[in-house]
Amino acid sequence: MGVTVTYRNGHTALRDAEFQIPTGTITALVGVNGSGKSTLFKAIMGFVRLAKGSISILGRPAAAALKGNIVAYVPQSEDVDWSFPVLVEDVVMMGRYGHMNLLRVPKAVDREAVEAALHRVGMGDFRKRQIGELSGGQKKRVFLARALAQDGRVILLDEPFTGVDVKTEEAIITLLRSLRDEGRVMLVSTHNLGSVPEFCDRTVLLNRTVLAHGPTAEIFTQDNLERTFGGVLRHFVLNEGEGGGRRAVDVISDDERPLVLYGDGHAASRLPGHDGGRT
Ligand SMILES: Nc1ncnc2c1ncn2[C@@H]1O[C@H](COP(=O)(O)OP(=O)(O)OP(=O)(O)O)[C@@H](O)[C@H]1O
Repeated sequence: MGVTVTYRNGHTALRDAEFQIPTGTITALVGVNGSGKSTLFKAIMGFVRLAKGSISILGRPAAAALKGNIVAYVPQSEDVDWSFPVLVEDVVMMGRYGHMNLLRVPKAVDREAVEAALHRVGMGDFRKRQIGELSGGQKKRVFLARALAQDGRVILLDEPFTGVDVKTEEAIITLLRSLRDEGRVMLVSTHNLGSVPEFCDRTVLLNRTVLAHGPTAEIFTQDNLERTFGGVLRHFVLNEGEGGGRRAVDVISDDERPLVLYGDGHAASRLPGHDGGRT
């Protein structure tokens, strides 16, 4: 049985949502605003009650996995109180809390983990800055560092690319790939459709339930995306190339980073003629 979440106001944000993710993979969670992506993360983290169903993480019930500190969560920026006066290094140290005793006195191993995590995301020089004084992309990187310091086997990222520039996005993707190579599992919600085939092995399409899930190459089809987004996606057709060598490509876009579909309906992450794939 899948997972159902009903909020206190009676709104059922997820109904019978069900999917599995293999270890050592990155899975995209894709859906329109309000389709239940954040609710799904909150359900996995135990922040909202399940009306029905259950969640299992690496073979353990979610509550046991969370207690075992194996799940790291990078929330959406909107869910964080940035006015809270706390230093960058303290935010990253929070990732170590689950490894400490009740008094939460950091040991050398905790300080080393924080240092390594800050360096891995390129934020070593910002450790003494107030978190509220950072740019959007820098804040994201600090929260990624918190997840790295936690050393979670499963990492949930709620819209890590929103409001970040192309360079930071690429840096985050590179980091996620290296975490995948270490055998970790990642679930990433994103509106950047164009980058999904580039780095996500698998995709879950959501609209208040799971519409489709599986390898991105199979799931990311025009039919499935249209079913997921309905009329919300901008959809236009380009002609590629000059003279006789013209080839029609469909471009469907949920945001600034479009997804390109060739005539046979398969996805390509790069827009033809635009090396970086961004328009
Ligand atoms: N605390 C809450 N109480 C009642 N309804 C809520 C609550 N949080 C979210 N919802 C509703 O549940 C639905 C799913 O919201 P959710 O935040 O999970 O969507 P999302 O897919 O993450 O959207 P976005 O892409 O905008 O971040 C929405 O209709 C939302 O209004």
